Amino acid sequence: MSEKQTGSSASVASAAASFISVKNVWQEYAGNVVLERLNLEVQEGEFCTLVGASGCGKSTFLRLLLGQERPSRGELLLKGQPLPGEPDPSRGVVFQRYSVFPHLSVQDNVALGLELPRSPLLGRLFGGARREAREQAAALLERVGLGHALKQYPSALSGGMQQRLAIAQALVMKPRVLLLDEPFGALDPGIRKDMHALLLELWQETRLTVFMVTHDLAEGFNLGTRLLVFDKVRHDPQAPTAYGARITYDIPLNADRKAARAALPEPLAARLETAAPLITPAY
Ligand SMILES: Nc1ncnc2c1ncn2[C@@H]1O[C@H](COP(=O)(O)OP(=O)(O)OP(=O)(O)O)[C@@H](O)[C@H]1O
Repeated sequence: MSEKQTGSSASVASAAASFISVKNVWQEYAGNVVLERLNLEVQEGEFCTLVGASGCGKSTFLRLLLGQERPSRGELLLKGQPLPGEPDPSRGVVFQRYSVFPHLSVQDNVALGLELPRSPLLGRLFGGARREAREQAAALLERVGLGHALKQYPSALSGGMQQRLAIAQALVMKPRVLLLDEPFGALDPGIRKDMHALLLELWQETRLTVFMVTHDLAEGFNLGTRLLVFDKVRHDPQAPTAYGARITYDIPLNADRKAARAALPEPLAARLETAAPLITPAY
């Protein structure tokens, strides 16, 4: 077999083994090249932290993974298939500034995620189905340390509690990929530490693949199994928008944690339904 053939069959094999493949992805808005030549293979269960200068396109990359936007060039594959063109239950998302439904209780905010897809017109289930959705929501909220706040309304929650609610909302659909955009950026350091513990626990007991944008390099190193650095390598002072950011460093991290997690077979669904809180909330 020629060298070329070997290389090509190796790349086919690696694409087949990857959970998410990013292939020569570019994103540009009216001549403003934001991302260029992104190539990435991610295995299921990896925890990728994304860092880079402000405005270099990290959130744009998350939107591409979410399916909110299509790349200008290149493709994103989920298990070898083109990523669904719109957000769907395979991907959950948590933003820094979280928008909950203020008129719904904590429990209903999470139950809604189960009710909407099954009753898109009314957004409500009835009878046993509704009870079941609310029970599942309560179990998950218990799990993220909000079991005591089911009946509260979002305006009564602290920032950390709101992010717990955001995480529960993202997880209720049992997504396979969790996208986090600066989720703890607005929280005090002590609360951030609690949230790190919660996130690592949830990740360790699930098969979730995580992509998390952070401005805090220490957070990126601490949480991830892989740190992706976005940066522009080409600059033209005459044409500042001509070139976009690439992934300039791809650093493996926390190999022991990754191995420990891989050894845990139990999936998220089974654990969440036990409703056993693993951490004590700091409120
Ligand atoms: N829909 C859009 N239309 C036009 N330009 C956009 C759009 N979305 C993003 N951009 C531009 O893309 C660039 C990258 O934005 P993005 O928010 O992805 O960066 P970021 O790295 O996440 O920044 P930060 O760290 O400050 O949140 C910015 O210059 C932004 O103005």
